Amino acid sequence: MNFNTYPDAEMMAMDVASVLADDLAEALHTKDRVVLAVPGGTTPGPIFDALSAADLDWDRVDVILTDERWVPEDHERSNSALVKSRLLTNRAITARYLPLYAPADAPEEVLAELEATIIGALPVDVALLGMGADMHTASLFPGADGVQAALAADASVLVPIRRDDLPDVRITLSARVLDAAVRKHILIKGADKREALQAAQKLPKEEAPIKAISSGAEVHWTE
Ligand SMILES: O=C1O[C@H](COP(=O)(O)O)[C@@H](O)[C@H](O)[C@H]1O
Repeated sequence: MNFNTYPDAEMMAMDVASVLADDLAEALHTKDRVVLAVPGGTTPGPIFDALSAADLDWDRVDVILTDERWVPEDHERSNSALVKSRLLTNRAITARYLPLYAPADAPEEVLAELEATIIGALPVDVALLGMGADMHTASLFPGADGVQAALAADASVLVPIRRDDLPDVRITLSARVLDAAVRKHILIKGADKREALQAAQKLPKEEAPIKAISSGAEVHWTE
């Protein structure tokens, strides 16, 4: 991991958006279509605002989420809602969005069709990943049903995740898909997350799922 420290969240958002735009531009030089994977949660919104203004061939960019909550796309906890309102706007409005959600009671009912679309676009060229203080990334939560399968070397591309204390069922890209991204960026705020990311390196990935994808990543941190 390479650690980048920023004086504040605003500087981090501007710099990370610029780095992501550079990564995408480089990938667009050598490929017809490129894949950008982005997280939900509370941290990436300002980066999406800045990145959406980048001068890129957005119509050749496929945007996917690292993970999604199994709620309709107009739900306040939907990661799609965040991406659609903050990233797929401005110049980025012409990017193609490949959702991890389709209307169904449970992900298993539509998993095959969702997975087929994502497999057709892979590999991920540029991945922006969040992390919780519990060392989860995407929806790879320690102790959750499905996380062992999602961390396996031969994992499916998409894995449903459940844990009793989570308000929603989740669906996540598996660790092997995220880890295979050509460029990986981990975005964290606060001393607790910085310490958690460092502690994770000495723990098994089942206890600290971020460890499964952090090798070779650029870490972007501010207080
Ligand atoms: O649940 C989630 O949380 C993580 C971290 O989010 P944050 O609010 O601490 O920034 C995020 O990476 C993931 O995509 C999201 O579904």
